[in-house]
Amino acid sequence: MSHAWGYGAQDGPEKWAESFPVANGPRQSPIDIVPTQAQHDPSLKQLKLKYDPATTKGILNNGHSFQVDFTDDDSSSTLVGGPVIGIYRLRQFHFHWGSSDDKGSEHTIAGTRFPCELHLVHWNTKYPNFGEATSKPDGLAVVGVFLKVRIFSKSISGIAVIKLFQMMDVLCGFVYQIGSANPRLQKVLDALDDIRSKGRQTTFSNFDPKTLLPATLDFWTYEGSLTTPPLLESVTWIVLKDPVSVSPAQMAKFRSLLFTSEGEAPSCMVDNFRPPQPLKGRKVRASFK
Ligand SMILES: NS(=O)(=O)c1ccc(C(=O)N2CCCN(Cc3ccccc3)CC2)cc1
Ligand SMILES: [Zn+2]
Repeated sequence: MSHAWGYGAQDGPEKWAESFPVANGPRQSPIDIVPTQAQHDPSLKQLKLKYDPATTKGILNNGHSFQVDFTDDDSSSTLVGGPVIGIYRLRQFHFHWGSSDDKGSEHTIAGTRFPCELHLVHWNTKYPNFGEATSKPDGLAVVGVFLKVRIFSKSISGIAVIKLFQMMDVLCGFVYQIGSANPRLQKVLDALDDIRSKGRQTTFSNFDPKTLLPATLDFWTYEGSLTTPPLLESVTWIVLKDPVSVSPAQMAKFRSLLFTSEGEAPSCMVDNFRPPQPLKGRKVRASFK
């Protein structure tokens, strides 16, 4: 297989080891996080994320996901603290998602899969640039955030309604599902109309990724890798415990993207996630009790 890789039967995660042997390495990602087996580490520092919206550079469909890129020629947008030493600069964020709400995340929690997972990619400023950092064992720090579809089943089969329908000799209750759209996500999703195909990019500015994060930054952390080729074992993973919400309609927006370029037979961008990989003796630490 040339270095062309994807998520299909012919070029997907089960085939990546043919071109990227590190796929079978000792610190591959993602993993299944088992909370009862994670060890609380009181020496972990508070995670400090400082993002300047002015560093937002643009939004791109890269054929595997879409990413929002940030200028990283100074330390305006950084991650410090948590499990890392030093200053890591924000490079980009992107997502992984499923074709249905029962899958899509890369990390799982005791086997539970989420419909989507956000990755905020940062690189260690002890190295000259992102490309250099991607090949170093402490080169990258990626914050993972689960997105969870929250459905409110609003039953209006209250007593009053039952009485009413009984009176009308018709008893029923409407259960309708409204998903709680995440307004902070909407600006990103609204830009997807302009980058439907692989290679498309468009302007995207003044966005604060902090608005995509949950209220508390409790996290699990472990030493891992990029979850896409070249699968380099250079990532300190910081996976947040609390998910953020996404609506069914917003999930449909993710699924409206294409893996393919204009002019190619269209292939929906869905199921762009790598399944959990063997832990191989690694310890997962928790920042919380
Ligand atoms: N899912 S994730 O683990 O969070 C993730 C993080 C970063 C990227 C990313 O920006 N990449 C992938 C690999 C690195 N390349 C550069 C490169 C460096 C050395 C040899 C080839 C390509 C840039 C594109 C992708 C996925
Ligand atoms: Zn990712």
